[in-house]
Amino acid sequence: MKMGTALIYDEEMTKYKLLWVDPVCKIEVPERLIVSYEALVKSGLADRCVSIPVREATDAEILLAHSEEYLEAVKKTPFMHLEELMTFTQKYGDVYFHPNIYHCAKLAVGATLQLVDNVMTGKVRNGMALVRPPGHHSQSSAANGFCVFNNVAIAAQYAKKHHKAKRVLIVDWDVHHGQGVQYCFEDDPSVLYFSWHRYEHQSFWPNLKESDFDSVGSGKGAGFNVNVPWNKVGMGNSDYLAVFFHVLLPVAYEFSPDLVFICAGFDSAIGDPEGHMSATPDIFAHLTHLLMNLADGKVCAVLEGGYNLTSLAQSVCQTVQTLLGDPAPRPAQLGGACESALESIHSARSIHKKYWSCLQHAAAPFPEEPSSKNRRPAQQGGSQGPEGDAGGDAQREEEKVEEKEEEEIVWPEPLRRVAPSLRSALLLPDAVECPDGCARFSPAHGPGPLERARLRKSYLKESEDEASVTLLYNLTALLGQMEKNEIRNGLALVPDVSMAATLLTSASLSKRVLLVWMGEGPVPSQIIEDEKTLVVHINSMEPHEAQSKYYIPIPLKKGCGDTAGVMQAVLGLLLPLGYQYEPGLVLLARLPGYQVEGGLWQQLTCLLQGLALGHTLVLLQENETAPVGITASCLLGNAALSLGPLVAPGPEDVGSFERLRLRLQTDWPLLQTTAPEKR
Ligand SMILES: NCCCNCCCCCS
Ligand SMILES: [Zn+2]
Repeated sequence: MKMGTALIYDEEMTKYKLLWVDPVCKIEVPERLIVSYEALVKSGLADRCVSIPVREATDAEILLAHSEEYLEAVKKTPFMHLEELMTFTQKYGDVYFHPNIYHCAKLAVGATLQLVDNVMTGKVRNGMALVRPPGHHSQSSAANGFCVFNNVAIAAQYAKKHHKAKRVLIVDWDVHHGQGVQYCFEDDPSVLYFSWHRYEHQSFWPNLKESDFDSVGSGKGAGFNVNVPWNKVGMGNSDYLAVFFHVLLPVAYEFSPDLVFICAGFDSAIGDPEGHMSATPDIFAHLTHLLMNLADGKVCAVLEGGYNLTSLAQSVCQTVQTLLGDPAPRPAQLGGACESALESIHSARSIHKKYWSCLQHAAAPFPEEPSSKNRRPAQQGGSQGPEGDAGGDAQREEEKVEEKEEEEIVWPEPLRRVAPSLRSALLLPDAVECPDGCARFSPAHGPGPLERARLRKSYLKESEDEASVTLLYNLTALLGQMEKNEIRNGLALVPDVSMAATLLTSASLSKRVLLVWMGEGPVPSQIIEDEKTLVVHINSMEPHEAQSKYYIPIPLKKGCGDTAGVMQAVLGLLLPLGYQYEPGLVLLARLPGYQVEGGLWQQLTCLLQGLALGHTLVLLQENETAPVGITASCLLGNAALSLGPLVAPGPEDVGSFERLRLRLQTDWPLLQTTAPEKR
């Protein structure tokens, strides 16, 4: 599987700036690129990337998304003097021209196309283009919002035309609506455009009705435009993750793109003068991670906005570090989405219910009460945990800050994300070959007699041979090295998965262990009773025992082999639970006889690595060596195989999901998808 992350940047794109007074445009400065690139160099990340040179886009490439008259008009700007540039600029909104901006705009497009070429031909797995001017606001015949040519829209057309891409996903996490991209693919079912954006009931720029959640695309493109408007400022990490888990990811997996673009604007990060949001830079590490198992990992991140030079640089580094495969950071205390975000999530899910089978259980669209549109939702109570108050507290905070105006918003610098020297250690019987890239685990020293006796007494029947004792000891040794961050993740082939899981959950030093139990066998009661272990059990059995807060069986009629069902469970239940629980260790136990298609097992193994700093320990049944290779590939950081378009999950499963979600969301608010009063 291809590895390698491309970084495309050229300082030529810093060589244009605002030449007159314009309070709207003054934030779009060359320093945006300079501080971002310097941060990548200083952190050592730039050196770990494959540096790809930029090039100028050709006319033909620019015409993939722009009219000839617009291109011809822009071509004249290098020869204009100041007054002519100002007059030319007046024709468009919230943008400025400069004698060198046409050159830079061609380089920004060319850089993006270079990224696409290298990803689509497999020279690298993914990458980032650090470009300006940005692109997502520019339209066929108009510059807008600091944008001249629509870098990502052109690149998506280019990927379809020159690389035979069939389905392209564009995730626009910039805080502004990329209306230019929406217009370009309005009726195109081969390009799924997702955007969240500050909206405030159309009172925020660009103040468009078509930025609301009910713009779903038109004609054959209906359903392939997903807008999530933020109707309040102060949205935080929980709000962003909730939108990914409950809106974007289910639809993206059903769509199954063969290429993913990120309109990577970082004005959605805390401290930004435009966004006024509260999400911290490390959240972009998780958002990137959650997209990296789509399209066999082919992800092209392209810089859009981002106007706070500190959070911009930090967020760019968080994104690139994840593209490089480094362990995800520990997410800040997550609560549930705030009430306003839940309303937006609910609106987007219900309007798209008829286009996406993964949303079929979303509640029906509410009849439009005339007042509801401009009714500002009441400040929600403090019921949703610290982050869950984002809309409330931050809103109040926001007003306070606005009064003081000058108060500088500060946030903690993201923690260093240290990759252990050894990535994947496998505990395998000697007869089983160790896949390339992994290390066969052997402990520094064997168990002493006391250790043997203790293990035998606690976990083995007298009859068990010495080999079993050694295996148990080696398991605890492997766990120990993981929890000391000397090893990132591991896999063990064991004679008895239940016993191994029991040993590991009790031996773990982590305050919280997430155990994902895949298959039909019962979870040992000792584990269920263990308060520090959250067990999520995906199986085909009917929900029988009364679930505790820490034992969550997810029944699938067709069992664990049901790709659509399992992905629904993973995206809409397991991951929100896992992120909220914030475990120090993730155990993934595959029970004997668990028949599952390789890609699905890989998706699970990869997605779970976003938790617990990547400390994932996979337990497989000794005599089932088939999954060793595909599991090891994912533990090494390769992307999971694409699943292909997903079919609808079984209707009976959908019902039990919703009942489960409704029952659990009081304890686990990140499971919420609708605002309280609407339940
Ligand atoms: N009152 C007008 C504000 C216009 N702000 C334009 C922001 C463009 C961001 C591009 S990512
Ligand atoms: Zn923006």
